[in-house]
Amino acid sequence: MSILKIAVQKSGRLSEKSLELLKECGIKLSNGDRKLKTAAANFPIEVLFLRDDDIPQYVEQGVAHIGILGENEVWEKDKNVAVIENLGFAGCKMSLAIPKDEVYTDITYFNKKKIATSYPKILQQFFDEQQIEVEIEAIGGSVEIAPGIGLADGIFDIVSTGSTLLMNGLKEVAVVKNSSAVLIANKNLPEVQQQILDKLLFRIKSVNAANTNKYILLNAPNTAIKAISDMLPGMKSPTILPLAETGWSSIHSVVKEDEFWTVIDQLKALGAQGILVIPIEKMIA
Ligand SMILES: Nc1ncnc2c1ncn2[C@@H]1O[C@H](COP(=O)(O)OP(=O)(O)OP(=O)(O)O)[C@@H](O)[C@H]1O
Ligand SMILES: O=P(O)(O)OC[C@H]1O[C@H](OP(=O)(O)OP(=O)(O)O)[C@H](O)[C@@H]1O
Ligand SMILES: [Mg+2]
Repeated sequence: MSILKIAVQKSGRLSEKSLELLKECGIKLSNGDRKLKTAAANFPIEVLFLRDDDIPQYVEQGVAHIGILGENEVWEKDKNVAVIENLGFAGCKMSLAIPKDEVYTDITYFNKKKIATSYPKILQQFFDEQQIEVEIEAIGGSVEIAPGIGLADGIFDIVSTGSTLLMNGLKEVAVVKNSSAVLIANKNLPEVQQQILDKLLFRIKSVNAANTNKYILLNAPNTAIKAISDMLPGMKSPTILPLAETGWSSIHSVVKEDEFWTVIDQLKALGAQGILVIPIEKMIA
């Protein structure tokens, strides 16, 4: 069958963003309530709604051709799948934490300590590399409660804002890995599915580029055009249009969102005025 099957999380932290990404890629899905499988109306894709833990296994077996999940689950499940794109959402840390009143020295603090986690494989690998012996207590969830009920000395879990740690009287002492949502694929995709995936990937990259870049317009004295163009190279080169007022031009370009605030001060110092920053809908190089 010439359809690409994509596994996404049924409900949880990744579900909404995963479906939003497909929507931004122009893929129309019928919102069949509680259906665990749905086909798109305008793209040869079928979405399977699964527990995120099961996605690596299904993709390895080829039951789903591709899947969206946190890279943390990919590492933990350690299946034979290819990570093909970083999707840039659900960013989080995987950290070690201990009761807040404990004195932490360095990673050797954990020597012979008992650590509760839902990620025993990642944790064991980390401490093996450190050549530190620990006892790992694998639990399914609510990990942060473990030290408080005498189950473990410390924990290893996902941290984002840190508020769950705080609420449970814990402090983060070491970041082991940084994770975010990724697209994974079966390593032996049939030719037809590979072609559909290439089309989807092209759209995903355009959406992600648009989300991480902004369109910038500004007015500048002609004497500053060279310096500003060097700072804002854009996709090929900036557009420069003369203003009605002599000696001035309008410069249009693209700027990376995370560089924007650094660049803006430099632009102002070069005499730029009337700076407008506009979201980009799609970006195709
Ligand atoms: N606080 C957070 N901030 C950002 N990303 C997070 C956070 N917590 C989890 N994630 C990411 O979202 C993924 C899914 O988290 P969620 O809590 O929904 O998983 P789950 O409880 O294992 O769900 P499931 O029922 O599908 O097994 C995690 O594997 C991680 O990649
Ligand atoms: O640092 P924070 O912003 O507080 O986020 C961290 C918490 O988020 C996740 O749990 P989630 O809320 O998804 O609940 P779950 O354990 O039921 O999956 C994770 O397991 C942590 O407990
Ligand atoms: Mg899960």
